[in-house]
Amino acid sequence: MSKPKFTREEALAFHIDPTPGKWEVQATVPMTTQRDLSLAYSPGVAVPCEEIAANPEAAYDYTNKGNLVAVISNGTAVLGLGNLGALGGKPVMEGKSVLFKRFADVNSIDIELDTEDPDEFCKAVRLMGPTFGGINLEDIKAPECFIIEQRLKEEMDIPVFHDDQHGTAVICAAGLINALKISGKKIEDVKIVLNGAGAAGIACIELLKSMGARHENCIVCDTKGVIYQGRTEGMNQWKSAHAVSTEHRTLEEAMVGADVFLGVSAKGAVTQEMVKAMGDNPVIFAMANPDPEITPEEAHEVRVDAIVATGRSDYPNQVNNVLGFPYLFRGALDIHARAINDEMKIACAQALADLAREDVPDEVALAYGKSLTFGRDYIIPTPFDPRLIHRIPPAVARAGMETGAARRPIIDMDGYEEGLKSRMDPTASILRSINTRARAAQARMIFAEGDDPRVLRAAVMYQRSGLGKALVVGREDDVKKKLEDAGLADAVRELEVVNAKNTPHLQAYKDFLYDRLQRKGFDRSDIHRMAARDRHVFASLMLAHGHGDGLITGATRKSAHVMQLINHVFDADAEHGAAGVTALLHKGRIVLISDTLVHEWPDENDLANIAERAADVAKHLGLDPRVAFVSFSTFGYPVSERAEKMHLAPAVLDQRGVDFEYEGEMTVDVALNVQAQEAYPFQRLSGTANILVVPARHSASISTKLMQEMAGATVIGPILAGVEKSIQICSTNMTANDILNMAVLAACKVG
Ligand SMILES: NC(=O)C1=CN([C@@H]2O[C@H](COP(=O)(O)OP(=O)(O)OC[C@H]3O[C@@H](n4cnc5c(N)ncnc54)[C@H](OP(=O)(O)O)[C@@H]3O)[C@@H](O)[C@H]2O)C=CC1
Ligand SMILES: CC(=O)C(=O)O
Ligand SMILES: [Mg+2]
Repeated sequence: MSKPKFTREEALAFHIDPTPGKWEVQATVPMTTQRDLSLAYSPGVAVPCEEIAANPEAAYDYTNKGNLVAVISNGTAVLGLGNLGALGGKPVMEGKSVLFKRFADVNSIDIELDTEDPDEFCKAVRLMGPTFGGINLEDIKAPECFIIEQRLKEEMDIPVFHDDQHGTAVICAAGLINALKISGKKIEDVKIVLNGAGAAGIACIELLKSMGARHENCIVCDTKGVIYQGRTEGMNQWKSAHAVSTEHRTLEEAMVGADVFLGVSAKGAVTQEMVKAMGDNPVIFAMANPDPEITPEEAHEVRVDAIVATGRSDYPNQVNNVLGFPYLFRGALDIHARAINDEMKIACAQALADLAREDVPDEVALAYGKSLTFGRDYIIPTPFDPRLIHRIPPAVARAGMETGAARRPIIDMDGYEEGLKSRMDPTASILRSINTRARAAQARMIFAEGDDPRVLRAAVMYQRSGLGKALVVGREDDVKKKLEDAGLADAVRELEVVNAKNTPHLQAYKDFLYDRLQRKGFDRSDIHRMAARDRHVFASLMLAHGHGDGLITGATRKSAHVMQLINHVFDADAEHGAAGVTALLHKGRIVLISDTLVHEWPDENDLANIAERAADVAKHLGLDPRVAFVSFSTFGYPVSERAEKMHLAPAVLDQRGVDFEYEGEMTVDVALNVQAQEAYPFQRLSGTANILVVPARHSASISTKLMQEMAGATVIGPILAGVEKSIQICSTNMTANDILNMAVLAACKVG
């Protein structure tokens, strides 16, 4: 599996752009008018305040408490990096908050408490209890974490959950259920060695013992070696509970003949010799972050029969609490739980293990760019599996309801599962799937404008992200200097710089161009000038000759000008059915607008072509196309000469017999709003439109730019569709990241 390569600089840049940190707060109610103000704030706000004071349960209805979780840490055990202090751990806690939102639509806020004193810590958390629907404790070192969690659970009436203990234990249990199925062993029989007797370790071993692992079969180690009966050094009551009577004193001795190794300790704690000494089909969960106790490569080198998991996302089998805490809290919040109890945790582990044994749907395989089948390299679902959100929380909620943890049980479980499906932002999975397909394609991408630092940065990112090879058109010395100025001196040797001087193909390019243009008023010297000196033409010629798989250009010149140059080499024009499609991503919706690039004033036949091109793009993005021909009139009213072509375009598609939904003409609100559609019961769209075919280039430009500027929509494109080769035209205001996105689209041939 390819590893993401990123530099420290890139990791820092990720945390700075577009604004420092990883999340922000947004309002869910309008705050525009005097009336809004008097309802949201004084005097209107008094009403819910009084309701809640009289009935605290009403807080779940009138405030965001019911979907708000605090991620709280003091930074004393930040991943496996040690005690970095409260502030030092903030990026991890912000990250956990973002994961809550991304994977389970739980609103979350990180809180870093500057204290190592459990009393102070508990007091602070307890006092802020009314704000939240749940408390996720994170990266607090043992043994203080045990005291803190226990006390807060007793004192608070909302779920308090130490993720490093129970989140890890749940995922470890899920993985182990399946790993043992593969190795053909039973939990009651296996010899387990646990390295790390802190938060994660103690919780893992306790959960496994409650699931049948035998005390005498489990050896626990820490920095002082084996925890044996009678040991006094570095002990505490939580470790003592797992001390066994044994002659072994070191991890090395304990590993001889072991069936299972669980590591929640530190980087490199396990050697190949230790792995060699384990029993047959050994299970190795090296879960320390960010670097495991032993890497899968090292383990497999000495034991091909090993089933290996790590906590990282760049190896198969990611045993990481990210698979647990979002869904455990989702289920707990949805029943207004008082606590997350053991039954809920075990239900979560079982549901995860079951899911990994099911057939993986195509969409997941597509998103990962490979088939996933239950086995040594797939013992646990992948974090981006879209089934997790509607499979795990119901299992947790059901267990909570059965064990009395629910304040408000869910009556309609089927409805709940359906609601969970629609809860997630579909745009995220679309973007992810495009990325994975691009990675699988390994396209050689031609970046035509190698004199632009943003383009160079995008080219470097393209190559370093493992998407494929970046070919940069430019002068070697200029590219080198600009990379150095951009702090990317080390990328100089990585990129292939191509130009008219160093290509052996210039003559072939010129002959090709002359053939195309000789009857269009171009002579040999015009052709030489264009092929050798114009980077857009040169790059297009490279693409036309198969010296690259895709082309990215347009970041430095107006798109109309770039299109004109490209058309010397390709037939990327209206006449040949090309069209520009722009994807707008906003508030979990994705809508394509077309034509944003090629047709100036299309007639009804052109509009039908545009609809077909846009529908192709939609299918490539994994959407079922629903086209609306939009105008200022709806189904013939008000009558206007200008709207007529929009009225006629659907009839053109009727004649063509296309395989997607379309309707029109209609106003944008009818296209995008189901209620507005109800006024036209005869209309044929089965839901809101996801493709808007607009009357002309100006309306396309106005609507996309308005959405971008006013609503803050993410704009991808225009995607050039309907051209034989994969070409994407950037716009001049794009950032390096936007340009990279265009390259990703070009790589997976979305157009
Ligand atoms: N994959 C996942 O989902 C998760 C992974 N983890 C990882 O687990 C590790 C521990 O986290 P956590 O339990 O929260 O931390 P704690 O600080 O609570 O516990 C760390 C434990 O590891 C032991 N330890 C440290 N270094 C070694 C070593 N070289 N050999 C043997 N034992 C060692 C410590 O021993 P002693 O008691 O003697 O000091 C202590 O018992 C981290 O790397 C963390 O990233 C944690 C949570 C989730
Ligand atoms: C994953 C996690 O929570 C940790 O490594 O601490
Ligand atoms: Mg953690």
